[in-house]
Amino acid sequence: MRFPFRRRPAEPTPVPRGDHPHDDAPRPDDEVLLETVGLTKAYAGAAGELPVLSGIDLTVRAGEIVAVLGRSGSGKSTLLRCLAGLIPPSSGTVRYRGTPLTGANPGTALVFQTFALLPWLTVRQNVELGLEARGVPPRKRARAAAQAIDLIGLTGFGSAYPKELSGGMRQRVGFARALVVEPDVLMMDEPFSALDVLTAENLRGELMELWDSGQFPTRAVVLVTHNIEEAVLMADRVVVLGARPYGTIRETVEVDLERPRDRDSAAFDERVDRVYRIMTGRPKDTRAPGRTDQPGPDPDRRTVASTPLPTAGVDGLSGLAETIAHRGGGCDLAGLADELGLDIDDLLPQVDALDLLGFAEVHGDDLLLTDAGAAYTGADAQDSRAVFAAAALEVPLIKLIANSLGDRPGATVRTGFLRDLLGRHYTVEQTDRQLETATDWGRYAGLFAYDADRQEYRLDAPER
Ligand SMILES: Nc1ncnc2c1ncn2[C@@H]1O[C@H](COP(=O)(O)OP(=O)(O)OP(=O)(O)O)[C@@H](O)[C@H]1O
Repeated sequence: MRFPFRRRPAEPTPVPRGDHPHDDAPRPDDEVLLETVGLTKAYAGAAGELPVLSGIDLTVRAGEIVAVLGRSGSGKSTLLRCLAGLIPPSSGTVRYRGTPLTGANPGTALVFQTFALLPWLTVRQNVELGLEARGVPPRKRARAAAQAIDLIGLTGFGSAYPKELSGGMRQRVGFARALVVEPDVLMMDEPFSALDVLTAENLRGELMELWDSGQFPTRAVVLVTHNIEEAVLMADRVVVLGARPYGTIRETVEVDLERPRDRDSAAFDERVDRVYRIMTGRPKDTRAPGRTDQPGPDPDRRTVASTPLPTAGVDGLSGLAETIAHRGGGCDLAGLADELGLDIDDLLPQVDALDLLGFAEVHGDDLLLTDAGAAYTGADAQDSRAVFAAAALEVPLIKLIANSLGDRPGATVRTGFLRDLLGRHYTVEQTDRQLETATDWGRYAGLFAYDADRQEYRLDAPER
């Protein structure tokens, strides 16, 4: 079956920045469309409000694509929902064309990761939905929907139902439905991450062609993603959110490369590496103890609040440690992710885990095994568990559980106690994930056992 995809030119002609088709439109830095000032957002946690975003000052101007990049849980979607006016900030302001939002933002439309189509409506009806909600009369609606359907490569599919379409075609409907209202700012929340690699690549390429040719019926785009290459490929600016202790703008990287961008160029690689470095950099108080090469990491300052456990099981972190050991004790992070075909979200929790345990360190773009990491990977099964146990006992949450149990047979620590404690600093979901990791690490290290029925940690394995 042949889909009516627009063909990409065989030899794309680079568009020098000064001659960009968008130069006809207001140029970046001319017209501010969206603006947040001191935006903070908190959600209810077990022990009161927990900040997820703090002090976000962000400006989106006409003519630009802004990527918001960050690890899972850093608050990217929350920021997008605040910009779209779907949720109110806890404090600070969101403005659209200078006016503070009091409800849904009239200048934005959203494309979601999971296409969110209504299965009982045809493609055309799904696309018309947004216009219907805005009170556009039927004839005008039909005309606009037909145009959006053509623009996005869905010609001939107007009367199809979503279930007849592939994932890629469904997401085209998602785009058509958002673009049909010609929003000032198109907001995309990981729009390609539910698609297979080739489909995502194709759709991304077509959208960028439309943008570069000036046919894209929006004036700016905000793209939420955790894919660094995608951000560097598409965006004029990459805003990197840090997640500790809550989402703040860690750094913004300008991507001043000609379009269409050449992924194989040294300049592209340089931007990707720079963003990798920002993503893998960490606040000093979360580093492993015992470091002498860098100032700051005072082991006494590591607390449960400042040292969240990453979502990384022993199998994964050991696998990464072995992989570095096989490469001579060090490897380039970006290259490794590429080689293993991993997304940043797949790799970084394991990197964090090795760092937290003192088994590896990030230096610039490189991940290097420490002496403790080499001892861990080099030892036999029994000894490596002992090395792991010693390192894990330096991690505050593990230490807390182990110390609470002491060496008294029959002693228990209830997860409720830990949930209360963690709930003062983390959301319920973050707390759950940390307890899962603590259980995995503690069990492997032989430090404690976990009784899931009673929801308690104990020194010995539960009796059945
Ligand atoms: N409605 C909510 N109520 C309580 N907590 C929430 C709510 N929505 C999100 N959170 C929490 O806020 C944090 C940030 O979530 P958000 O979805 O904004 O992050 P994200 O960076 O988009 O993550 P991901 O990449 O995994 O989608 C997470 O810890 C999440 O559990």
